[in-house]
Amino acid sequence: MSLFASRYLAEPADPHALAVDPPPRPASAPGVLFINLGTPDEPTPTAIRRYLAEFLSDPRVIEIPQPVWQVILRLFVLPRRPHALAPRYKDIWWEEGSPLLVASRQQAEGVQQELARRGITVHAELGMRYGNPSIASAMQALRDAGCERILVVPLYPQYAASTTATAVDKVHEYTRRRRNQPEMRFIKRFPADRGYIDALVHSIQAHWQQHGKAERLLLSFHGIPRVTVEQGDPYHRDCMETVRAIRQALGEDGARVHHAFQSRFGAQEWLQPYTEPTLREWARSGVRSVDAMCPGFLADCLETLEEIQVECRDAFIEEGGETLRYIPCLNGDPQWVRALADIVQQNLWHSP
Ligand SMILES: C=CC1=C(C)c2cc3[nH]c(cc4nc(cc5[nH]c(cc1n2)c(C)c5CCC(=O)O)C(CCC(=O)O)=C4C)c(C)c3C=C
Ligand SMILES: [Fe+2]
Ligand SMILES: [Fe+2]
Repeated sequence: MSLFASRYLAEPADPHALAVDPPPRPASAPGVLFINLGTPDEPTPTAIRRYLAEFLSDPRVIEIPQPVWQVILRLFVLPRRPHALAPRYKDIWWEEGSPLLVASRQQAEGVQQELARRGITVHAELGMRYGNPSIASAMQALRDAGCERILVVPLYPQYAASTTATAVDKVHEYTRRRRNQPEMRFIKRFPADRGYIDALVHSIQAHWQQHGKAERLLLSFHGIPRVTVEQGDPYHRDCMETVRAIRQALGEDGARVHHAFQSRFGAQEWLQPYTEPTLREWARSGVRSVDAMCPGFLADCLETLEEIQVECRDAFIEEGGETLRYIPCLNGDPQWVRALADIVQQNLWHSP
């Protein structure tokens, strides 16, 4: 390595870089970078430990001072949690891999194909905030494809610092190392987007047609620590916008809609009401049937297929409830893929 090796990443060679009268630049398709949270490579303790170590070392996710938290993480969390999670991940694993990865990929590929049908060429890539494929590898693929403009689409309808902001930070970490930076746009949130809400409502109605309507429809969102909302995270407000939009779109059946927050982690207070205690209380007070959906997750994952479909259902039945039917995430739903393509199209550059 030369003493003067560049601290910046190598750029694709431009044969006309020094030409006095260069030919016009070749047209380049915009890049679209879809980002989701990430998931272990395999449902094994080793792969889960690697994933959790990266995820839970993110100061956007755990805001306890790092020196203290790293001791707790390495002494108490990482030696135990991966073993407890491995059988649960095995239970939800699809033949093609982790549901979160498989469904996110279907969305990224589906949008590229849908836009192609509309005569719009884009280069879509998927990057995961933690694990693989990494955001850096996806950004590199967009660089290698010659994308001069990149639209970043975090696959979170509701903004949270622990999901959206950390994804944006990671993209900047990559572009900071580039000499020839692309032009960038970022989608921040879309909690009440018409196409998103219509796709959710269509899936609720299809479920009701097949199984009938339960007494209540529970919309369960991933929680975050309450203090982070008090400090300015707009996540709760975004979740409530989604709840209101679904309720309105359901008309009379909107009266069945309730919301709660799941997946509490650690000892702090999180957003309330909590999903599992809510279901237990409903069962004890005589509610017999519930439909449950997780509108904040665009792809099924451990938090939906295990926590809601299995654990929360068991808790509801244990307390005397009769049926809890889980309505799957939008995943590769063609109506949703078209709606996501609309979101992308509306945010693309209009001039070449
Ligand atoms: C959809 C939005 C999500 C928010 C907001 C969120 C915040 C958040 N999560 C944790 C801790 C964990 N989350 C875990 C899994 C997980 N979380 C999301 C999404 C959001 N998290 C998804 C899609 C997944 C599933 C990944 C999969 O592989 O299927 C986990 C790992 C599982 C476990 O150990 O229980 C943890 C831990 C915190 C602390 C947090 C906000 C501060
Ligand atoms: Fe989470
Ligand atoms: Fe969880």
